[in-house]
Amino acid sequence: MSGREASGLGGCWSAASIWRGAPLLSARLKLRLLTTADAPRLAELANDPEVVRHTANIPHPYTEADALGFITNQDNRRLAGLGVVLGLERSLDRHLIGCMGIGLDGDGTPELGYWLGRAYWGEGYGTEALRRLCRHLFADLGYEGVWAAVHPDNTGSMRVLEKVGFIAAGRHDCAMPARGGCIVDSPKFQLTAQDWRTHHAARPMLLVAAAALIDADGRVLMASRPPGKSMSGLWEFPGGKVQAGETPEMALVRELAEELGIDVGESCLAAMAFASHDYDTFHLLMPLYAIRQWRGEPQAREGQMLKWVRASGLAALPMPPADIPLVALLREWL
Ligand SMILES: Nc1nc2c([nH]c(=O)n2[C@@H]2O[C@H](COP(=O)(O)OP(=O)(O)OP(=O)(O)O)[C@@H](O)[C@H]2O)c(=O)[nH]1
Repeated sequence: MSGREASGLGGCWSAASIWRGAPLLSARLKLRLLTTADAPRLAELANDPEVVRHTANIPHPYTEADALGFITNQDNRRLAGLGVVLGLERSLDRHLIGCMGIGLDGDGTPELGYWLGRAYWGEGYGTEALRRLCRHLFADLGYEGVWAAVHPDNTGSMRVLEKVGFIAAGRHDCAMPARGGCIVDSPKFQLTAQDWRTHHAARPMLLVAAAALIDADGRVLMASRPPGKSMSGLWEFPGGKVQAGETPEMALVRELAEELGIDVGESCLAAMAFASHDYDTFHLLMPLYAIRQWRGEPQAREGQMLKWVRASGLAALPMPPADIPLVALLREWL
């Protein structure tokens, strides 16, 4: 009997599922179920003619009562196995910025739908959320394909689908109950599990060495990712990519000198933990070293902000998703 059969408990063997309410984390977003507490924010975002003009079911104007009805209805559909809608929450400020979901009303192949508040267009959030959702649909839930029909004027949405690897797959007559009941002949796009696997398998592995610098008061130094970089504003451990010919230790000593202006001896690095995290465009392998001795005062040399944080304050900091499991391990060292 294998360990899996012997346990009989599911546990880590059963993939988290959006159908059961598990959230999905991407680099900058948390894709999570909506609750009735989201109704005011949802109404604020969706009560915008520019946002809803290409959607089939969102009326204009759109009120808080509409949002409450939508959230309750979607929860019932999820419990009935008909579809799941996820709110897109930005990790940096925990603001809801839009919605993305699937419906199984047709032949059982998930149909995709999404929209973003206007203030969040053009920043790659739709692509990021869609990549994360597709990975869940194929890698965790075992669907064989997913499709979407897009209003012919909605070029932004078509671009998002194409960036994630969807390809044109004919036309679809879209009923638009909230747009006067018209039927719109719309381009249809699809992505198969096989195409997604090929695409996903080609992503690079990135080796990054990172440091938990711990001071005499048991605080750890966190750095904010500078504006203009990926995941900007999130708090991370100082460090960086291991370059060709370097060991992780050499890379970290170099990075700490460049980023913080401090001098660390390789013998002062204590391997503490590692993150192995599947971002949608690369796989991150990141050893984390505890460091209690260094020369010099850390300075922000690359436009980042620095902050010494106590164990109790770490969990509240918005971090890249790869770092979240490291926080619990780090607390043992502080
Ligand atoms: N240094 C560091 N990088 C992290 C952490 N967590 C995490 O996901 N990363 C990711 O690992 C990569 C670090 O590479 P880097 O620090 O040399 O690269 P970079 O800022 O120039 O990033 P970029 O190439 O994404 O703009 C980034 O993609 C970053 O998002 C962390 O705690 N520390």
